[in-house]
Amino acid sequence: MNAAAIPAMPAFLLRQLGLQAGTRALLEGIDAQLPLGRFTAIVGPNGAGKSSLLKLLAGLQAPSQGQVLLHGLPLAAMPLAERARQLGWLGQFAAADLPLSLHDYVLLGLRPTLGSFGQASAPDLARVASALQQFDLLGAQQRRWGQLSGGERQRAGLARLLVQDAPLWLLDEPTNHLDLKHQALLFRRLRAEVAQGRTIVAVLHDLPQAARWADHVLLLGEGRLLAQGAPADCLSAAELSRAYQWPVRLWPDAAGHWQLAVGEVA
Ligand SMILES: Nc1ncnc2c1ncn2[C@@H]1O[C@H](COP(=O)(O)OP(=O)(O)OP(=O)(O)O)[C@@H](O)[C@H]1O
Repeated sequence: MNAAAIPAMPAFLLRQLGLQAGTRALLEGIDAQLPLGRFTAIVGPNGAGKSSLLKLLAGLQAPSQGQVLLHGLPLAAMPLAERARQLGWLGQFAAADLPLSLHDYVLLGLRPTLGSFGQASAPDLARVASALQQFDLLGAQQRRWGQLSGGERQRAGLARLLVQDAPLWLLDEPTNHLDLKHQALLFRRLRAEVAQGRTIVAVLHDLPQAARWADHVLLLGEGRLLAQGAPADCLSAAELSRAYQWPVRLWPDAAGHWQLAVGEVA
């Protein structure tokens, strides 16, 4: 499926979304649309609420106010098994060990379709092998989780998403621990997935990467949505500097490559 052929209807619709921790508002009054079959980047400074928002989209946390609609229906009312089929989640990895090889960790991506006692078929195993290959992990597949580097764990999480094959992916800082080559391979893979109809939402810190690869951006600052839309429309110097409380400018150069200038403040 060609991404350009997909109508830009929302996958997620957020209505007056808020999240409270005690008396503190972590998110407040978020009204947003995240288009179906597109790549949305959530950007903003530390503590802006990006990961909190992603957790609300995944249903890992319930909002204190407002509503998350997925395909027009309240996420809160969706049965857990259906949520697991619809949503692929890549969070931040804890340092803890797991009693699993990398291969078996990726194989667990089949669980939403197999159930707890299902057997992986030959095509399932071929899918695992293909996902391992796509993330350059074939050589490490028999290593135990605790023996993997940060980048290998991150790529294992992405390979598991490919195996799970949920139509929507929610990724919290997916470039974490990845070297330059693996970041480039990741974004090429994400674009290929979107071209086939996958909806991707990713928290990103790198603004030029967000502007280059995402179709749609949500800019957060202090728990509020400051701007949303196409990167060229909503990542203006004024909005960015407001969000980061620091002079920031992002622009495409003559070759169309996004450049970032971070100013000094006296
Ligand atoms: N369970 C919680 N209880 C209280 N405060 C929380 C909780 N979870 C997050 N916070 C606070 O909410 C704010 C937003 O956190 P969040 O992790 O969503 O920010 P972020 O934009 O993803 O930040 P970063 O770029 O640093 O990862 C932070 O100030 C954080 O300390």
